[in-house]
Amino acid sequence: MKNDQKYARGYFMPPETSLEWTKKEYITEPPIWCSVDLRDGNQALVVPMNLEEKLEYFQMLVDIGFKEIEVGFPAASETEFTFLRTLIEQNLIPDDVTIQVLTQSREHIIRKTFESLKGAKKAVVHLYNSTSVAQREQVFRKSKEEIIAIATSGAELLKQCAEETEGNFQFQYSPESFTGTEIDFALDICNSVLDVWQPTTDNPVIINLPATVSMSMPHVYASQIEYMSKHMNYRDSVILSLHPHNDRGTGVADAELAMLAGAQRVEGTLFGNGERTGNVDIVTLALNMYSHGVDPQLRFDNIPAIIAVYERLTKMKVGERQPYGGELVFTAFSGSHQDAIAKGMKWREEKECVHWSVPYLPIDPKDIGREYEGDIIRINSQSGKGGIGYLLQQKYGLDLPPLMRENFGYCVKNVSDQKQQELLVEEIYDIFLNTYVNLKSPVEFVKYRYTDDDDFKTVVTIKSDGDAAIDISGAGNGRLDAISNALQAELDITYSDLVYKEHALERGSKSQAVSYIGVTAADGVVYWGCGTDVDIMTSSVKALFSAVNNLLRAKG
Ligand SMILES: CC(=O)SCCNC(=O)CCNC(=O)[C@H](O)C(C)(C)COP(=O)(O)OP(=O)(O)OC[C@H]1O[C@@H](n2cnc3c(N)ncnc32)[C@H](O)[C@@H]1OP(=O)(O)O
Ligand SMILES: CC(C)C(=O)C(=O)O
Ligand SMILES: [Mg+2]
Repeated sequence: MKNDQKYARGYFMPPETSLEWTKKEYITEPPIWCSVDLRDGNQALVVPMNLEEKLEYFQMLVDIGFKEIEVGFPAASETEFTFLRTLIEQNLIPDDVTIQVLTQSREHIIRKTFESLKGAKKAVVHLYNSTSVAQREQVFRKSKEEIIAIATSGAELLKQCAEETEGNFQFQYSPESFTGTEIDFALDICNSVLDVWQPTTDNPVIINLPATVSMSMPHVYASQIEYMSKHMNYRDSVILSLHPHNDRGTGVADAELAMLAGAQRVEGTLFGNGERTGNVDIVTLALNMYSHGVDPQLRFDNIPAIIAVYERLTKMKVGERQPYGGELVFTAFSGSHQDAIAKGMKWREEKECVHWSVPYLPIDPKDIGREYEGDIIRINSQSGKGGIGYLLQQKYGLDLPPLMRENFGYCVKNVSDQKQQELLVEEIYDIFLNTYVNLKSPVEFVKYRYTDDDDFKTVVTIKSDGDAAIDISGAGNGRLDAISNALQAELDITYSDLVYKEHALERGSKSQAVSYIGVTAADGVVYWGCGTDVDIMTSSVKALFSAVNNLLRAKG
């Protein structure tokens, strides 16, 4: 794809950048968060939210902990206007939450905006006009001076309307399309607006520098923010805000670097809904901080519930790979990852770790309302013994000997491979039961008794497929050995190296004992069986019969 004629970089690197901020390692405190879901997110929906939907979404944002919420563009539509009136008239805005409204720098739109704000205790009024080269030339066809005049005339009118309207208003200005604007022109226009508003430290102005369309790598945007922060007039009385979009897939990186470079506030949306590729995703930003031990001061402790409301109201989908929220982002299918996670979880339990360091899981899924079971380890043909064993242990309390885990791992993997589908833990359990547990064919254990306890002489009643029950007897150096010897003699088989393990069931019926037995056939292959019974010895005998049955089946 030859493109050097068609495309060129459209952003403006500032004349100076210290890159000092690159030495900061992480973000040590959260910015002022402003949700723009109900405005930028809403304006990007196929069908914008209706009044009831906006009210419910607003409540969710409040519950998450947003203290600044851009509730809409009141001059845009009747719904937007009525929504704002409803919030105000029904007193639905908590005292510690400030609503924000967006307006173009056009007289009738500004007046309508203030009309919608009547009775609001406080609000941010957000004025914008576009400043990039492309917008000035193609859309507005105006000189730089004329573009500044659009901004300052709007700023004047905001001041006047605020004086005429009862309420406590804070002003915000955005040079829309900032990233395609010559940096010194962006500075000029912001300073001109600030000259009109005359901010003070008690009454600061928000200057919001949007990556309306993201055009550069993140360090360039951050350098632009650093430059603006250093050279802006009234800096102590300005809250420097970011509004990244995600056109290059770097919205989060843009915001993080720009915060390091001096920004104090971030506008974004849940799961990054917004125009085109979306606004920056606040969930990711906040939980990235959380994963560094910093409290983001937003509550995402029940992400599944938030997703359910989000998807219902926006009719958008949270993708499976969406950071933190996606259905599969804590899931390992692959064997080595599962093995490491299972071992990490065990380590954590054994060492009673406070610090989270489980491999492959950047945060504890439980912290955001995700379950371990069914979420983290899921089984398909890429899976291995570690994960499969972990699931059996977690859900059914079965702690298989390591070699049996391996045997079962291949067994499960083959089933998944043949079916070409994922296996649920219940299906895995069924495979386990059918493959190993209390097998009765070709030879069934009926009962046993000792004829001589000292010599471990035993009589066992067995029943072969289609035959009547018979008694067989044997002796050995232990009870199980005696039974095993009787069986080998009767069935004319030999095996050695009995691997044996038993435990009480950790889940479900705790009165059950579980035994696992592996027998090594003459050709070196190990055959496994499992027995369950209220009596521990009987569970061992059943395990032995199961292992022997597997050997007999394999030998035809
Ligand atoms: C990057 C962003 O997300 S910005 C926010 C964008 N959001 C929205 O636009 C959603 C809500 N918007 C609307 O409902 C409508 O656009 C309205 C009600 C605001 C305005 O509607 P209309 O006046 O009918 O149409 P429209 O938006 O096309 O107006 C374009 C005119 O406004 C001018 N204009 C656009 N933005 C601005 C601005 N911020 N300040 C001043 N003038 C502007 C254009 O240059 C154009 O001028 P022209 O009439 O001289 O050609
Ligand atoms: C209105 C402005 C801030 C905006 O949404 C953008 O530039 O993306
Ligand atoms: Mg935007």
